[in-house]
Amino acid sequence: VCVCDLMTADCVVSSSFPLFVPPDLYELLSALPSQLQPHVDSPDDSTFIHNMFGERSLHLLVKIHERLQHYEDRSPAPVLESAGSLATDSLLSVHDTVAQKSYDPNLPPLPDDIDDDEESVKIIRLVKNKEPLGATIKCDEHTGAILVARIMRGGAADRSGLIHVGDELREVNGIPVDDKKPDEILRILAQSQGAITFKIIPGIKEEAPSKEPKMFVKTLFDYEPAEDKAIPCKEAGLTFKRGDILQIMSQDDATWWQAKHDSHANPRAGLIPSKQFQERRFALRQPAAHVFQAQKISSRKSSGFRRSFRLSRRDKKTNKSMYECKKSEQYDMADVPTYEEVTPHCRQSGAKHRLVVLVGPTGVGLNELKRKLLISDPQHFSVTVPHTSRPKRNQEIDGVEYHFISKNIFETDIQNNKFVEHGEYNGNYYGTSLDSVHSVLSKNKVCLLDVQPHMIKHLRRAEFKPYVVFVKPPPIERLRETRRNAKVISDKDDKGSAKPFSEEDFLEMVSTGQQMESQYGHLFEKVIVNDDLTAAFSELKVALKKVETDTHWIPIRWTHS
Ligand SMILES: Nc1ncnc2c1ncn2[C@@H]1O[C@H](COP(=O)(O)OP(=O)(O)OP(=O)(O)O)[C@@H](O)[C@H]1O
Repeated sequence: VCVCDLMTADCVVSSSFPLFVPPDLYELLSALPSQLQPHVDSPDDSTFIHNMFGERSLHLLVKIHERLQHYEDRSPAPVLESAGSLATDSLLSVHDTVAQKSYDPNLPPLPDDIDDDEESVKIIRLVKNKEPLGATIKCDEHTGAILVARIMRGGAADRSGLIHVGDELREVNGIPVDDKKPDEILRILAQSQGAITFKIIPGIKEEAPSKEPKMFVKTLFDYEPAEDKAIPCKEAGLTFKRGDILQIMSQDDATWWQAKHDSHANPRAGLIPSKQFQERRFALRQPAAHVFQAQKISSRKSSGFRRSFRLSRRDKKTNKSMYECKKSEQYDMADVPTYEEVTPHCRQSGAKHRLVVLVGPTGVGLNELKRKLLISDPQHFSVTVPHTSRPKRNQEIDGVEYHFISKNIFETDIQNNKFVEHGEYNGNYYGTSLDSVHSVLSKNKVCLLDVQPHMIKHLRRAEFKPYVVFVKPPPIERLRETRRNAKVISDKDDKGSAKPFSEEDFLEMVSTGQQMESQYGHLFEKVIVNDDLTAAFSELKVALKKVETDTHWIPIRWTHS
């Protein structure tokens, strides 16, 4: 059983004593601040007393004193005199006296027979406030001991440095807990007011001092701990939304990592499922649903993702997909969206631009937005010139409308993976080559590319650092309103004739948009709803400007090349 300790703490004092310390002495030390409290008027004095009895050197002194009692006959030391008077004289004056003495050189050598494994207890005193302690406890299934199960990084317990994973909890406010269940202990804690004293047996291994880990991840799914049956402690869980950036604070536990939101001031970490664990249960829970979704979207390719090739948007006669469906398009375990390690990236001036990838359902307005960008700054934005194996027409110029190549060469290029995307239409090949993308980027222009969403993963590499924008349709009633005068290309050849949008076009646009977002949303860096065209365009322009000037999180693997 692993439960949460919802104890709150703001002031932490502690001391560490061997077990043979007379209980009256350390109880006296613990109790003194509260016993003196009624006689103290000013808050400053109260703080002073708390600090005084929490003073580490005083506690060390008592410990030394008790240890020295083992061999006091052999080598009495000045510290012994002072510490001996500690129980009888005024604690304050003794502490002052002792603190000013330099007794180090007079300490006798430690005896050889001292037992390093000697069990010791720690007395920890906490004063409740609203902040959770940030620790969980569990009952050891073999020994029945109550152990500290987890310390949340950055929480009150972690910051105090006094409680560690594996420490055994013996008493709470003097009540022994070794015969109690974790939830009974929780009840005792809940009923306690003000200062709470724990007696703890430190675990065998002291945790190495944790240096602030610097791993950041982008979350690729939504997570709500309250709905997670597997989490050992819901209250310690961290809620996040797909696309949030988290700092991973601990991966000590293979199943439950500790993380905090990069943008939040709260230093305390929360529990999140580890990458491995999330991948495993995602695969166990949803294989059927996922495959179904992948198929559903790929079957919709027939309704057209052809913009870059300037082909027919829809081939109702054959209802045939124009595009190759590679093995990689199908459901692939490596694609299970969990976390992606990221790092901040800012484009250096003069460096190549990031590739701008636009995705969205047919008719949503990708061409329109691209056209507006090109017109707004033709020196800055550019598009690729597609390849085709169809014969050149009279008015066409090779390298302007298309690069015209033979069927054989096209097929060889396909074999050699030279295309970002390619398809066949009316017996001719059409495609966008990787070289055509490089060609735009090497002119130091921003390359605008629209692709089918399943192609994004092939473009996610260091050389392109793609910035993926999803253009999303607005709700159907807004589509009806805004597209009243719009025309959609509806012919079956590439001459292009236009007709008004039908209700079916709108329905398809909305549902394809939803499917794309649910299946590929983790790959989108920006979502723009194309409701009012002018607003959508300026939102896109601002976002693209920021890509050039601001720092963005990018996958760390893009920086390793
Ligand atoms: N926000 C908008 N408001 C009104 N009309 C729009 C808006 N966005 C696009 N349109 C119009 O909708 C029609 C289809 O747009 P566009 O051709 O850009 O879509 P597309 O996503 O590129 O489609 P395709 O898949 O056919 O290439 C065009 O007439 C365009 O002017």
